[in-house]
Amino acid sequence: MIEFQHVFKSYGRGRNILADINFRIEPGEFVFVSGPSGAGKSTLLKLIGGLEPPSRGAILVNGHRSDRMPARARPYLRRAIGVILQDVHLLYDRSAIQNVLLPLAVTGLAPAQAQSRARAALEKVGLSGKEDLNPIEMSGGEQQRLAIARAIVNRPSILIADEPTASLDDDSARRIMDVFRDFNRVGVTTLIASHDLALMASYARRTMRIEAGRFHDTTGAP
Ligand SMILES: Nc1ncnc2c1ncn2[C@@H]1O[C@H](COP(=O)(O)OP(=O)(O)OP(=O)(O)O)[C@@H](O)[C@H]1O
Repeated sequence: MIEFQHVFKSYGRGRNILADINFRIEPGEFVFVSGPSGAGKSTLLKLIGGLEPPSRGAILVNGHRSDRMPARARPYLRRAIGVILQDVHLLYDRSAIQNVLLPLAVTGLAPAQAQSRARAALEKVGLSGKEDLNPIEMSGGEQQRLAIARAIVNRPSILIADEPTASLDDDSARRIMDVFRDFNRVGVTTLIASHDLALMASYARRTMRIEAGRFHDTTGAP
């Protein structure tokens, strides 16, 4: 569950990028965040992922106030939400599986368990057999899938992705979207920001559109 209550966001003393945003996303929804460049889509996802604080208002994730979470509760938020940013931030001096193992380092899992979780995450995104490749040796679509594997290895209940299909050809973009759809089918709440209206229309049932400071929430929610 994700809930925004009268959320405002500006950077520094700048204008409000988001003003008085209110919505609630139920577990298991698939939501598409759309809007022109610079409208605030990435900002919205960063607020949900706890990567940016709101300037005003309340943000609840699974019933917890994420904007007021004490430092000791932050790991809870990190595990609850898998975040895939526009720049995938992979480490190019490590293998694919080492990239996926990173988020598990703080969980205290035994090394053998961590390995098997990481392998399972790579399998889910169709990268079995590529564990030992360096990300640099992978295609753009494979790197996106690797970033998804790293985001899901902690078994989050919410996945948020910023333009995950940008710069991919149609086939690779569909393959990425199918990965998200499969997670969504097993109950993972999924939010994707994208410019690609046609692609999103065939996956998402609910669209949040941000345009010229206005917020439109079109719910065809399940
Ligand atoms: N860290 C920051 N500091 C100052 N301004 C920022 C920061 N991040 C974003 N902005 C500004 O906030 C506005 C919204 O940016 P945001 O990245 O959320 O838009 P977007 O809809 O995701 O755009 P795009 O589709 O181009 O990625 C822009 O005017 C941007 O310049």
